[in-house]
Amino acid sequence: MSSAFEVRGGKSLSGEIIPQGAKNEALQIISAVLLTPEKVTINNIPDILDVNLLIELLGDIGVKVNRVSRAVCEFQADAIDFDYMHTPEFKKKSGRLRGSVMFAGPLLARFGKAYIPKPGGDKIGRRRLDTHIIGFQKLGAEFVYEADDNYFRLEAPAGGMKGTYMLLDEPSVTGTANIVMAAVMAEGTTTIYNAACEPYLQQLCKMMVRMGAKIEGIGSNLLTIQGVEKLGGCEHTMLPDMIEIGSFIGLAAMTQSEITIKNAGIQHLGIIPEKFQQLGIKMEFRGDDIYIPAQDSYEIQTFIDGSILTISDHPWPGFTPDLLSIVLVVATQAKGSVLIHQKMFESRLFFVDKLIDMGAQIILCDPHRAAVIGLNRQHKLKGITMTSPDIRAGVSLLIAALSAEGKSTIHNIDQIDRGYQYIDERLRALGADIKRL
Ligand SMILES: CC(=O)N[C@H]1[C@@H](OP(=O)(O)OP(=O)(O)OC[C@H]2O[C@@H](n3ccc(=O)[nH]c3=O)[C@H](O)[C@@H]2O)O[C@H](CO)[C@@H](O)[C@@H]1O
Ligand SMILES: C=C(OP(=O)(O)O)C(=O)O
Repeated sequence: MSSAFEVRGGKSLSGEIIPQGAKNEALQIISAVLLTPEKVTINNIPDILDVNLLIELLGDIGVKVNRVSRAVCEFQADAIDFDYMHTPEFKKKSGRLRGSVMFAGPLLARFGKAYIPKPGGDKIGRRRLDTHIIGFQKLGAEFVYEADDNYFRLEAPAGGMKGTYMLLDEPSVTGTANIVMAAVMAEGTTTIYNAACEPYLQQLCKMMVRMGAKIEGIGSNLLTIQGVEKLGGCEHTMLPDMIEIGSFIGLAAMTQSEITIKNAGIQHLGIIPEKFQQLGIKMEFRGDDIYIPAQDSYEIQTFIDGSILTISDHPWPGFTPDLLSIVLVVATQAKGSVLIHQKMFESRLFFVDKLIDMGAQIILCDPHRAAVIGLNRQHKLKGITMTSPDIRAGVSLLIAALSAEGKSTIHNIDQIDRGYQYIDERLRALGADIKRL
């Protein structure tokens, strides 16, 4: 696997791009195949490192996997090898991504036991699992935490888990997915308040309803689940990846490119287009496509009273933290100023150092807040050599490099490949000068 991109920036791009299936949805949906011994067919699977690794892990624990094509896969979880889950190989492999944590809910529901090795994913600050574990406990499960290797063992009570009321301490995305999957086969009624309700979760709940689950309140922060005895097979198609779509909107603006994002699933994007419009980026919705014209300049709006705009993250239907790094990089060439406030994660803004090296005007106020003073294209960013610290910072640096004068080299691009399918090929198709080293 190669580990760097070489980019010669400053070129405008043009053309059409089709978003991949959603990564974070895929991680939930692929975990949910463990809920039934019957066949589950999944379409629009993104061909990316994290998802491929999760599919491989399912195969390792005994699930029958038939990859019909890169985008379609059939699963049948009729036998599970629990012993394998204690092996160092399993612990190591599942520690390479975040999604593996979501095997626990369905395994607890169906088999009454589960193990969670320390999950991987981006190193963007503390990422605790308390919400997951407390939710399982409320359903009656007991857990042992082995601090030495950060490993949770979970066990359902004799007679199985029982539905209950719970108020989550925060609307954790993977936590809610895990708890809902654990509750669909618990006895009686489970009510989850302060549930996360991202489109990923709405899709997961709808899939489980097709499998026979009884879930009300989908799309809200109050889910009511009537336990059923078992779930059956189904077919599921992933939505377009809203984070990729936001990344492409940012890319178009920053590189003065005319881009059409095809089949964007606009009704599922929530507040995302509006946040980019607040940066002054023009876009048109044409059917389900988003057309972004080439723009010489885009001007950041102020609040109604004239004060400086703040863009911050918030659980859905607020603005996703996964697009703040993109908004930040796009703001560096806008006209005007904006305060970026990353509330959820503690170490997601440190990559601004590299943008400052490239010539951007940013003041990192503290680990959560960065003030960006847009250059309005008066000064171009300059290409440099840099390393991608996490998936979204990686793509932000890639966007910066594509807009910059001269050559940039981005190392550690596994971070980008984790979540963006064939990104170099797809960017080359739009006219970008990008090479995988
Ligand atoms: C595989 C996957 O789906 N990953 C996503 C998932 O991660 P993940 O499910 O791991 O993230 P969580 O929703 O659990 O929370 C992320 C962080 O935000 C903090 N927090 C969360 C909620 C809140 O109201 N306040 C708050 O401060 C948590 O303490 C935690 O540190 O959701 C994150 C938040 O949208 C996204 O960045 C990740 O891309
Ligand atoms: C933080 C992210 O991913 P993960 O939770 O898999 O680290 C992300 O998708 O932006």
